[in-house]
Amino acid sequence: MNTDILIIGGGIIGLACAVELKLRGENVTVLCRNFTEAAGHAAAGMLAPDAENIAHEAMLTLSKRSLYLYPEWVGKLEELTGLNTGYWPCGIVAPVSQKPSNHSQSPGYWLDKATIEQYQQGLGSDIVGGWWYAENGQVNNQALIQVLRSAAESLGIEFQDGVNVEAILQQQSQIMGVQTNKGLFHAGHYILAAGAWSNQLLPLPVRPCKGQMLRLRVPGIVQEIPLTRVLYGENVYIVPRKDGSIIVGATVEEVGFTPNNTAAGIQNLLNHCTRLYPSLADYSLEEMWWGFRPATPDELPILGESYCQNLTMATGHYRNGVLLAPVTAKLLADLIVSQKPDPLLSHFHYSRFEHSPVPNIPFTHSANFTDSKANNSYLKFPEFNQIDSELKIGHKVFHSRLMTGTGKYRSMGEMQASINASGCQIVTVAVRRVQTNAPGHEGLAESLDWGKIWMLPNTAGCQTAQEAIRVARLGREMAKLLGQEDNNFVKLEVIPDPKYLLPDPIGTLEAAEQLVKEGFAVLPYINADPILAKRLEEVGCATVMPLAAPIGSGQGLKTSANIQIIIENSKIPVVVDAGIGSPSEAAQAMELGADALLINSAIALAQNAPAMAYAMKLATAAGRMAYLSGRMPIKEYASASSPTTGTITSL
Ligand SMILES: Cc1cc2nc3c(=O)[nH]c(=O)nc-3n(C[C@H](O)[C@H](O)[C@H](O)COP(=O)(O)OP(=O)(O)OC[C@H]3O[C@@H](n4cnc5c(N)ncnc54)[C@H](O)[C@@H]3O)c2cc1C
Ligand SMILES: CC(=O)[C@@H](O)[C@H](O)COP(=O)(O)O
Repeated sequence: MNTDILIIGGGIIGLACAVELKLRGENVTVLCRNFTEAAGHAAAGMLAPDAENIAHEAMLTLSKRSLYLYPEWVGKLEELTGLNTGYWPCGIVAPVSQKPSNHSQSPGYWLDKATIEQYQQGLGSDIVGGWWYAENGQVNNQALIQVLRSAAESLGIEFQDGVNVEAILQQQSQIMGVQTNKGLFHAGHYILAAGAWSNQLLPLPVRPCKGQMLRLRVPGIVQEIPLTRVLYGENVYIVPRKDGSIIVGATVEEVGFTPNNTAAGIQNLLNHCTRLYPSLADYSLEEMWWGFRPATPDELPILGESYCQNLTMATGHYRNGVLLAPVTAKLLADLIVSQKPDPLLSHFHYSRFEHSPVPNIPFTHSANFTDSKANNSYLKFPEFNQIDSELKIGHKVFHSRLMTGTGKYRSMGEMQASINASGCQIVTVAVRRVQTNAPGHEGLAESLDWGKIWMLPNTAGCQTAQEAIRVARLGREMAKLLGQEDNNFVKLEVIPDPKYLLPDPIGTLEAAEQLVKEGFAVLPYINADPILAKRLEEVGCATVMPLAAPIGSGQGLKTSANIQIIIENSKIPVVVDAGIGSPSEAAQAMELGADALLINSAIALAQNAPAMAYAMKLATAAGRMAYLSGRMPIKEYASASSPTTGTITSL
């Protein structure tokens, strides 16, 4: 799909940019993984550059400019949509419980105890005075984000919710496209506005900072809303809306993307807000929620140019993204459409983090799956070998997309060298064979470094569901004994047929259901049957592992049509297992869109097993990269590679 400007992220920032760019004549598409998860819904909507005590000069200028843009900006949006944003320049009172020593530093007006009571009756008894910020105010951010989305839709902006950008494809300082769960998208220009999740796409030092919030309601018997100004306390803020609801926020928690409200978080908010304004204790508690602020190390946003000519940054707005939306949209539209970079942008350039380590946060994709000299330096934008996301199976994340086995090698040394050369991080081990010290498996458990390699115990040799369940439990114990306490993986094989080694679909489903209930991450080996694959996904399997051809046959990708259907429909990783005979077949399976491969015989039985392991590693990576890059369409006729216009004709 082609569009002029493609925006990754449909929160307040992505939408504000989309609307501004569209109004300046650009064709805009917004891709959003999940509209409801945007921090824009979770915020309090304070427009508070003064109350927030912003010390950084450029940030204060940016915030003030945005605040002054607000009335006209929301006016335009309201006119476009006929909807109300709840913009309310109500002023902010910031009560304090200790008198400050120096009044001249503050941008606000000092109110003594008697005066602050006139501004706001009913404050807690420990309040000794406070500041009045007449120019600060609020917007109903939940209304605003909906208004922005309606405005975008009424202007003809394509807003695609449920589209997850999985990788940004880059070539020589140009973004070539984005890989998503709905295919490839291309545009002339791209904007990264993925909020707290930006670090999953590019190695930016943006991390989530969780905030919990709650809503109270003024009792019906109270005639007039008792609060008409935002109260910005020392540990809590109280934001009254015109409809009688009262927003209370917010915790500031460094817990990664841990979801949900907690008893401690809500208790903290309730304690502080009832201390600041005691009558709130009688108000009804209507709702609680949480969100993730996109935080940066210096708490300033990342705006403007990037390392790629056609990628603009609009992320890291931390506590002030609602406030900064209009100015972000304006400055970035000036930059992209009119090529007029505002000098202010230089303070928010990505390069200030050149030497900052990228935060290691839960669910981060470091975008590197090869053994290349991965460098976490922020400036190193992903090159070809770094555009992929990691492979996530169950609770584990892997860089390598090739899994191998341990059987059929001529010696233990050859096996060790091959596993090493394959770069794999997952090795499957037949529990029964190890337990019985079957030929070729003596001392196997001790021969690999299980500190580096994740064991995938398999139930090879089991003919029924019951046997497989029993062996899976043994496998879990085996992994524990080898130091992998949290290893709950099992490669489920239920194979009653000794000639073709084809798995029993009914027994596999039955065993999978039981093992999932027991807390296993189940990776079932199956025939390439799309319906079975779906059923296994529905019962909670961690992957599906359809066969390319019978185990050990080396026949190659015989089941590609069905594997393609499985890939198309699967929400869990699809690992093509068994029958791959050569690197070209491995690449072919990855080009189809498989998430990973399991290859054993083709490596172990090659004349030079370690060299073949290395070839398989390269083929797996090449196939994956080709898949991410988008193959050219096949054409019926030739089409000249060099331009056909401007050729010299003979007179
Ligand atoms: C509790 C709380 C209170 C706050 N209070 C205020 C306040 O009073 N005033 C203020 O100015 N600011 C406030 N903020 C901050 C403000 O909400 C944020 O700075 C702002 O919403 C960030 O906007 P954004 O568009 O960058 O990110 P978000 O609003 O988080 O939107 C990002 C969007 O990108 C999508 N996305 C992410 N990754 C991908 C991907 N790979 N592919 C496709 N889509 C993707 C997400 O699904 C999401 O919808 C608060 C924030 C919180 C959490
Ligand atoms: C080791 C293992 O689990 C094999 O059963 C797997 O199915 C790989 O098959 P190939 O040996 O054909 O690669």
